[in-house]
Amino acid sequence: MTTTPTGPRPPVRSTVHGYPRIGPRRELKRACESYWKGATSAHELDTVASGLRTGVLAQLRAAGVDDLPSNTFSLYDHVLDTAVLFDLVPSRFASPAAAADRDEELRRYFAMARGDQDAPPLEMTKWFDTNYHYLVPELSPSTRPRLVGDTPVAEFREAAAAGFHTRPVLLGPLTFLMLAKAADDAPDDWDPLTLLDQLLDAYARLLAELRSAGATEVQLDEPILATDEGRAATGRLEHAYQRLGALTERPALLVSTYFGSIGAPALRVLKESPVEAVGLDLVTDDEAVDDLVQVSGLGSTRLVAGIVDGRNVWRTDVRAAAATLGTLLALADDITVSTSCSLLHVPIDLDAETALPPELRGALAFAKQKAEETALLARVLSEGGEVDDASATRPPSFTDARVRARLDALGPQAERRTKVRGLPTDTPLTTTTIGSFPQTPDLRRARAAHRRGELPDQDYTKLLREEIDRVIALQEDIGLDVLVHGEPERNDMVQYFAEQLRGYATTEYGWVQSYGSRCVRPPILYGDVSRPAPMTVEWITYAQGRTDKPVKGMLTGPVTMLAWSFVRTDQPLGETARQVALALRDEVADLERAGIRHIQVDEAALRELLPLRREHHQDYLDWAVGSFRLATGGVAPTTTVHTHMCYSEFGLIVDGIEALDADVTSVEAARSRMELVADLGRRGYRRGIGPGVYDIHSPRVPTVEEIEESLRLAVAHIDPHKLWVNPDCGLKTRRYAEAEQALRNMVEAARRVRADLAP
Ligand SMILES: CN1c2c(nc(N)[nH]c2=O)NC[C@@H]1CNc1ccc(C(=O)N[C@@H](CCC(=O)N[C@@H](CCC(=O)N[C@@H](CCC(=O)O)C(=O)O)C(=O)O)C(=O)O)cc1
Ligand SMILES: N[C@@H](CCS)C(=O)O
Ligand SMILES: [Zn+2]
Repeated sequence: MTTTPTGPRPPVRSTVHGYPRIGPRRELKRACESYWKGATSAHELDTVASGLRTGVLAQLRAAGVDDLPSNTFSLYDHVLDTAVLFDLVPSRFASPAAAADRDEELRRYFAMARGDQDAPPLEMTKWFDTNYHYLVPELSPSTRPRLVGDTPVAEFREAAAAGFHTRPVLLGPLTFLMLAKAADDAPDDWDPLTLLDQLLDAYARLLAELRSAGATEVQLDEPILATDEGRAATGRLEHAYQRLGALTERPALLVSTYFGSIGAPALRVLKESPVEAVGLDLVTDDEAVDDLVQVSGLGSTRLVAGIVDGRNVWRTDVRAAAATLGTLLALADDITVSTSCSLLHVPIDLDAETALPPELRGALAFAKQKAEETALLARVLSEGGEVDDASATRPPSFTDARVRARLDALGPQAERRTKVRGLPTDTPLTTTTIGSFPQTPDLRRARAAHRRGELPDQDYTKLLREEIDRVIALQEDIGLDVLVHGEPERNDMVQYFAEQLRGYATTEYGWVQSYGSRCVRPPILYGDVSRPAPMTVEWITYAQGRTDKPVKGMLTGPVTMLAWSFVRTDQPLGETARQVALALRDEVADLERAGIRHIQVDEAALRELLPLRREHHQDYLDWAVGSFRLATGGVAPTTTVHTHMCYSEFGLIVDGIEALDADVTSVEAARSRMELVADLGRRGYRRGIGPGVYDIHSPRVPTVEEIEESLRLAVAHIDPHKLWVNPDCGLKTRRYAEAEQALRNMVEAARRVRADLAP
């Protein structure tokens, strides 16, 4: 039992930084996809969106949250929304009739997100170290930021009309500019931050408009301050918030930071600036409290204390959290209890999960429950009193002595391949794909029916085999060199494995937005992990039996299994990764025994999980690389190990990638126009590399000529015998018509470039 302090101070209030946008049954996904197909109107889409926004506010109020955020919704992505709000639209999307009507406005908005036949979309990349993706604004010296939209004001008014006084949430100007990139036509050394003053003018106008609409407080999100680059930008930070703080016509300002501590220098700048409140993440690392002590507390600047984990699904230990908050009462005159970041990254409601084991369920909290936790903590802090021991419920302890003993018995040689082939291949520009082929509505429907027990096992298996037949025949017809089975049996590349591993639980409705309308259901890794039976061998060997060409076995690597799951916090991530790696090592051995000669272990999230600060990189890379090598280190020299990563900014981890000992690495490169290939060439990269030659996230089919151009760029930097030709990720989100034509164009482009190579 703990007694928390009370005193003559403002009552402690509660809030959250943001909430999931997709709706409890992924209503946003269905509404967008139906609009894109032309099946519903702009009005219908806007009506669904409006209902979702009001629903969130009602849910937060019902949870007891005091201060409600607005403008946390987006039809696709909030960074894109910010760019559109300030007229930062690249000229290829502008149209003479821009914004003539809502359809035209939406056409342009979604073209920026998804591309259309005339224009490739904005580059998409990871939002900090999360599995959410944002669209990268393109800016140049001729860009003129100006306020042209009114969404934050309109959503504030919409909420007010529904009876909710809200705090509009905006992406902060520093984070926006630091996440943007220089457009292709900008000079090489041009920095988007050059636009800071012009952008601040536009923010000033927006703040004035929000003030006159009745907003009393606005939240400006500056998560960039948790990165090395952001922490180093104290001069710009000071400039920005001195300027915004000095405005006379403005609401109170809350500068919110998350995804890690921001360091004492940045905190001091914020404390000394004229902003009214600062939000700090007290969960991700333990340094925020030290920072507060170093700056001698926040004094009269209100502390928005992010004590409820916004990124994991474990229940808050309310007793411990109340004790931490109790110590913070000495460091700020006024405190609001909050989440460590927006709740965008967790599923909406645990109440929907009736099939989880009760002892696990009791240890979990999703967005709604986390909102309730902030309200509870605020009450405890304000009113004092005792916190029930039950609130400290921990996940069930699930250890497996056999797994631990096997790991202890493995020597260091288990992690080192005796011979890395590194290639070169016999054929220059070997063509392949990343693994998945389109997940057709028929497949998804059949899987849903099978899950409900309405489709017998043998019928489901027959259907999957027919799909594999089709995928193999198609690849042979297209003329690809190294084939895949197409992953038709997988609902998701992480969930599929989690469903078969001990120590993992999966949810029924625990959807989280990944990008746009695409969602994932991160499984929950709560105990020691082991593999009761082979997971993929049946499908891969079936596929290999249908062709004389090599078929790649396809697995998801340990880092990615962790990155895209909610993971236990009672042991270091590296230890958990080794358990997953051991299970995968067994699967790799089974695939080899079954005669599979190419094995791909996807580490799509290796870069994503890289800590935001350099001082933590090496520790991370040590365990991340070690776990990959543990998974793959047992293969014979004749087996080709592939890996795949869905990003292109890998300058910071290129040594780590080499250390994986994979023979071939495929990476995303299309949206960043092969920038990384030149970089690898300069670095003398030794292994096989498959820079994605077209962007699978867009429905747009690339022409032979543009792929050819990319390949010619690539062969100028990389030995063609080490160059693999592939799309930049799996094809699961595409329709067959798009995928087939794109692959035919890719193979033709490779043929043309090969033909021109010196003999
Ligand atoms: C490669 N990427 C991935 C990331 N994270 C992952 N966990 N997985 C990834 O693959 N992060 C980085 C990128 C992000 N990319 C993507 C790409 C594609 C998706 C995606 O397509 N998501 C699907 C949902 C996938 C899924 O789990 N499908 C299940 C359930 C299907 C379903 O909705 N069933 C319906 C009923 C079906 C019917 O009757 O029609 C239902 O349950 O209601 C399955 O196939 O079984 C999406 O639709 O958003 C995500 C991230
Ligand atoms: N093998 C997976 C990797 C996606 S990152 C796929 O092709 O979908
Ligand atoms: Zn990928």
